[in-house]
Amino acid sequence: MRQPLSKSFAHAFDGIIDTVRDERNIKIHLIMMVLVTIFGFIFHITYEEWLICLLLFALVISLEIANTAIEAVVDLACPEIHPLAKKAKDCAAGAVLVAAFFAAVIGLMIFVPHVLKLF
Ligand SMILES: Nc1ncnc2c1ncn2[C@@H]1O[C@H](COP(=O)(O)OP(=O)(O)OP(=O)(O)O)[C@@H](O)[C@H]1O
Repeated sequence: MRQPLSKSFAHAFDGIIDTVRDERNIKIHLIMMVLVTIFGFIFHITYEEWLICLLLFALVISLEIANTAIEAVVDLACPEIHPLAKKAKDCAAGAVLVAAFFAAVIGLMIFVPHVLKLF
């Protein structure tokens, strides 16, 4: 039987809250998100720049939550040391790293010109 929509949202929020509570990396991403938002207001970035920032927030945060899900499934399916468990966790972590790296590069490409305008 299909569960009510409100329950689906409640489970999804549980996943977000668990990740924020248990994972150090997502706290770093959230701090970066708050800083980018503050600097976005300070430097009056454009509508298109806000869209890019929001897209990158969503990308990095969702990948971090998916990474947490993969870690949990791997720990459940394979509590012992196994090369495939390592591969799954390393690839999931690598996906977050790639997104975070390019988010940082794009963030610099957006904000550096605004900072340079001050001089
Ligand atoms: N069952 C396993 N078999 C082999 N290697 C593993 C296993 N579990 C973890 N590892 C290795 O240890 C690393 C860290 O795993 P861990 O479960 O501690 O993730 P984590 O420190 O929470 O990762 P993240 O920092 O991305 O949240 C993995 O990336 C992997 O290389």
